[in-house]
Amino acid sequence: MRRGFLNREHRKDKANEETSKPSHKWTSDSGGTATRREPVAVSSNDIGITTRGFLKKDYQKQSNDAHISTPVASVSTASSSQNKVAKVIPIPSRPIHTLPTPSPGLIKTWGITNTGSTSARVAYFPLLPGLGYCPGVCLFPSGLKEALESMPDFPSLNPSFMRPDIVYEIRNSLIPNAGVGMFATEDLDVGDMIIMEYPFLSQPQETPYVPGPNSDPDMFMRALFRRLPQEGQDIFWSLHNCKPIGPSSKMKGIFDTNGLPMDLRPGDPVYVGLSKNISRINHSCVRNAQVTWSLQEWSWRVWALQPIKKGDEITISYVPPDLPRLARQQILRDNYSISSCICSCCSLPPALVKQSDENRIRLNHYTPPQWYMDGLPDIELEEAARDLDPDYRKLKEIIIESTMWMELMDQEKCWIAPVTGFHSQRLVKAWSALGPKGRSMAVKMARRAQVLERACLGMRSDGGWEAVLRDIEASDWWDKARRV
Ligand SMILES: C[S@@+](CC[C@H](N)C(=O)[O-])C[C@H]1O[C@@H](n2cnc3c(N)ncnc32)[C@H](O)[C@@H]1O
Repeated sequence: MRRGFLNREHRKDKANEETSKPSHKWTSDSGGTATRREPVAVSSNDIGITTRGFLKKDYQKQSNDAHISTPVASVSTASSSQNKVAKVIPIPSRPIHTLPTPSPGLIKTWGITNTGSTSARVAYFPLLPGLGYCPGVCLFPSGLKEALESMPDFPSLNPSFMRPDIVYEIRNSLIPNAGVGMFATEDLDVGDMIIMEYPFLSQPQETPYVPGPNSDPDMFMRALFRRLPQEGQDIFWSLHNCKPIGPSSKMKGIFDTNGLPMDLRPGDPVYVGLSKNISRINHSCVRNAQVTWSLQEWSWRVWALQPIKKGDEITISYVPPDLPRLARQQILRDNYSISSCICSCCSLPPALVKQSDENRIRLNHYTPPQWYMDGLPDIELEEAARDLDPDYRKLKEIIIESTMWMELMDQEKCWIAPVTGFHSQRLVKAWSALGPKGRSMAVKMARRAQVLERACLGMRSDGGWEAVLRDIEASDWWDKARRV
């Protein structure tokens, strides 16, 4: 039996609010309707590349079939940048190496390491203003706390990426047998921050344990728990436990059901933490939100990945979303006791599930080129821009290919960070390279790249997109296809 949950206010005013607005279209999945939505239209542009509706075609034929118009006679030579003080704004090319979305599905069961050592300590995290309800407690192997504290200004908040108002409530979910969930209390746009929250209890995914007749596998967690203020202990026990009591203690069950990953520094142990409200977000394979972790702020943020209407349930994915349905359902069953997901993707008729599985497998198998992952420049695009073919054929081919990947992710509502990063950045560059003819698409893609990157990465800064959007004619790729 799940407990009802009252949402308490724990926000404070902030100096600045995030201003960026999204350009990206997604539709909410809440309510579990089984309708298939059409791919989002991406194109309509000045140079006649028609990219809409790729997904209705056979993938094998896409690059041949996609309509490329007859030659563009000439591209306007007038560039507004010519009258400006020369200032080149780089289009962001930051490679995105890993799937950055923390989701509980990525967490395996909280394990126990037989290290023979029980050396660990509990650290208190002071409550940063506006972030929570009680100081957080965290278990650290010796040395790690000191290492984190030696980071400049750790922990500290970035006031530009906070929101003072509460735009969600916790109430009974409409998903059958899902307990409570988080719901939007106002309309949210793609890229809007929904909530920022602090782990009130965190520890390594694996804690040391010396097996023995009287030893207690939950020893560390109990020690941690005892140090929680009463309010934190009450929140802990109110969280859902999807694990059968018996092999697993209730404490461990709650931790495994609700834990969210926290990336510390490379090489540090995998950490998992509990939060009061984010731990209430239910799963959907076509999620409308994404969780990111900020080590510097010792907090998670949740971002809207689709437009979310007031009253919609906010959902995240507990599983890597680019798996086929059966694999997703298996993880949901094993880790979260979710016997069957009824999201709009899992409830499709069999033929469409097959198509969706193929799309997701395709995304799963795709990796952006190694040079991108290594942070090297896009020579291929440079060469295409430099090509003297009056039809810009090479550039158009790149645009068509990248648009196809973006459309595929739109159709599945399944954004994979490196794929999204690579193709959205590439599209901004390629359209910009076409100068005035590509301007409207370059701006559209830059807005979209900004929003998606922020939602995928939880960036503490704009990452450079705002500057590009303010003055795209001053970007390093502007009109490249004509100039060189
Ligand atoms: C992290 S908790 C989410 C909050 C939880 N609904 C509650 O009442 O506190 C995860 C648990 O919520 C339930 N749940 C989440 N998403 C679900 C879904 N799509 N279908 C069915 N149950 C779901 C499952 O019991 C799962 O083990």
